[in-house]
Amino acid sequence: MIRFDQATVTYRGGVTALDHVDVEIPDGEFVVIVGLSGAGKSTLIRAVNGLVPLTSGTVNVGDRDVGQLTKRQLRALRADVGMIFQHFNLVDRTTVLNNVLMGRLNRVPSWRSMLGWWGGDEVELAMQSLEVVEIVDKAYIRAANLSGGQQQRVGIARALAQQPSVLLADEPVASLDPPTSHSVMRYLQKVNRELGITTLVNLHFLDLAREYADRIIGLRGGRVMFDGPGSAADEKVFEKIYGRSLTADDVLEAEASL
Ligand SMILES: Nc1ncnc2c1ncn2[C@@H]1O[C@H](COP(=O)(O)OP(=O)(O)OP(=O)(O)O)[C@@H](O)[C@H]1O
Repeated sequence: MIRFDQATVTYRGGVTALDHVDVEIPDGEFVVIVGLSGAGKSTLIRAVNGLVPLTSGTVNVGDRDVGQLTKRQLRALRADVGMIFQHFNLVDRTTVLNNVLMGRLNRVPSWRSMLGWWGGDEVELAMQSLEVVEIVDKAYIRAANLSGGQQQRVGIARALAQQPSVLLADEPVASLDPPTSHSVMRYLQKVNRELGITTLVNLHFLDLAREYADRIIGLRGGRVMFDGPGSAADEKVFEKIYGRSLTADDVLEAEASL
């Protein structure tokens, strides 16, 4: 379970990005976080793996109080929490397989990975991760030669190779076109359902959030404005989260209605 208890983050310069947030996320849940730009979505998910320290309050991942961990314990936590990024963050000049193996860096001795001595088990695990996102056939292709959607699937496979118990995805479809965005969301959902990995996704588009989330958390000015099932998040709820009426920019399909 992930638990935020009165979690507050005030950045240097005085912006309060999280304001006394209380949230409990049980194991295995698929949670989508929505809110306007600057609402605190990235701050919330980055607090889970200690990338952003809290100013006050606590965040716990299982029995670990993230703010109290030693450097070594923080490394162990980050090995257990996979991340997926908007811009994929792959190494373009190397193969898909090598990119996925990088997900193992926290799990194998560093001298071995530096020499590129990956054991058969590691390669097998990386291949299995590529299989989950149905892209094994690209294993020996340079990452630069893949489309955006394929690169994001490799990003998911790299996170899976960590064998995480939690996945954090920070705007994973913001650089993709609508059909590809749906495809990536479906893979994230598959990973959550089939492997039982607790998944937190930041999304800009409300129709995507409703379609894929078990639960939506709506942030505004660092505060939780809504926390409930995707099906309960109607237009009125979104207006409360956004503080204004919806526009075409808030949905993936311009013509889609909520
Ligand atoms: N390192 C930082 N230093 C100072 N202020 C920051 C920092 N990171 C974020 N902020 C501010 O904190 C607030 C919340 O930012 P955050 O990135 O969490 O929001 P967000 O909802 O993810 O927005 P976006 O969708 O634009 O990424 C914003 O006002 C932002 O400018």
